[in-house]
Parts: sequence; structure tokens; C-alpha cells
Amino acid sequence: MSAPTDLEALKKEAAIRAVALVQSGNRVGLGTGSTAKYAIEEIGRKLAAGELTGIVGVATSEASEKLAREVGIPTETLDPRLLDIAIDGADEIAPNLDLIKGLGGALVREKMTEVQAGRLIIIADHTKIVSRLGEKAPLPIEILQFGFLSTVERLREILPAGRLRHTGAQPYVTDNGNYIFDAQLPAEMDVRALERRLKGTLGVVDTGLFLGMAERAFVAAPDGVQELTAKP
Ligand SMILES: O=C[C@H](O)[C@H](O)[C@H](O)COP(=O)(O)O
Repeated sequence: MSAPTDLEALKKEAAIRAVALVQSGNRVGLGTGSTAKYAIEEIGRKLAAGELTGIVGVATSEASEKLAREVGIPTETLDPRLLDIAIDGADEIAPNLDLIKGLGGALVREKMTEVQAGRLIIIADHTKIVSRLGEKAPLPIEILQFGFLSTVERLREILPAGRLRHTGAQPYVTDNGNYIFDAQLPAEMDVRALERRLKGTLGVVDTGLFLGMAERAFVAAPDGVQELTAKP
């Protein structure tokens, strides 16, 4: 059988590798997006086949919650208990496994869920690898609807190139009822200092910077799946 070359097949391959780390009885953070979808489906398949038992999923979006139900994964909402593992996609993966996430709009629930996971495993195709965050993707920043024009003005003082995300003519609304400001990151940027500054900005709920959170990433390319680990 020849190696898969289309992106969907690659995403699925990465997802299957990550789900192999899930053990029976695990509480599992279920990511969001077109790659995480394959992981949810694979967990559902393994449950149906009896290859996994006793899994509880904690979904990071309404869409993932719905998919989990469809494939037979019992779910619970996030509570203070730790999760054994979380599996999710990413929009950009830096060499140290710092991430940009949230182009699918799920960044806040993802961050809240995945910070409680003993292991965060990222799955992606090779197009998500970058040498620095912001190389290809904007940084999504979730902001309150209330006073959003004021928040956008404050954000533009920090990151001048950015715009409010829209769906057609209307601002895009997250599962939490908030808006998203998508900002271009300049080439020279201390992302840790940026994260602190953004989180201290009035009206900001959270950002799509996932720094020091991922334990490993399965990145699928036409010549195979590469396993990347975060260097200490
Ligand atoms: O909000 C969306 C999430 O952060 C996704 O994990 C991210 O956008 C990657 O999605 P996809 O696998 O569809 O490229």
C-alpha cells in the first residue's frame, strides 16, 4: 500500500497514532477541528470494537460534543478533576511545540480543558510546522462582545495588524458568545511576554497561544508520521 498524500489521509494517520496512547478508563480531552475529528472517530471505533472501555470524554466545543455523542463516547463537562490525556489539532507548531490554536474558534474551551490534562498530544499534517509562531497563521484572541470596539483598539496598540473575525457580514461568535480578533504577529516577538500582556488587556478572555503545554506531536507527511517531543 502506498503512503497517503492527501491531507485528510495524513490527518487521520496522525490521529490514529495519538489515540494509540489512550488507555481504558482514561478521561480524555476531545479537541476541536478537522484533525481532532479523526481522533474522536477513532476513540469511538475502538470503544465499539471493545479495544477501549470506560472512556470519558470532555469536549472542547459544541461540535466535538455532538460528534462524541454520535460515535458513542460518554462525555462529561469540565470539572476540577484532571484528565489523563487530551488530543487536539493546532494551527501552527513551533520547534519547541509552542502552538497557535483557535482558527476553528475553540481556543478558550481547549485551553481550559487541556491545561488540566496530564498529557497534551497534538495531531497535524506537515503544513502546520513553522519555524516561529505567526509565520503563517494569525493569532486568535477571544474578546468579550461588550465594549468590543474598545478592546480592539487596546489590542491594536499591541498588535496593529489584525481584524475582527467575521462570518459573512456578521462578527463570528464563539461557543462562549464572544468575538475573536485575529492578529498578525511580527517576526521578532517574545511570545511569553506577549501572552502576559494580552491576558492583562481589559476585554480579552484568552489567546490562542498554547505555550509549554504540548507533550508531543504526531505530524503526518507523505513519507510517514513524525513524532516530535517538547524539549525540556
Ligand atoms: O479552534 C480550533 C482549534 O484550535 C483547532 O485545533 C485548530 O484550529 C486546528 O484545526 P484543524 O485541525 O482543522 O486544522
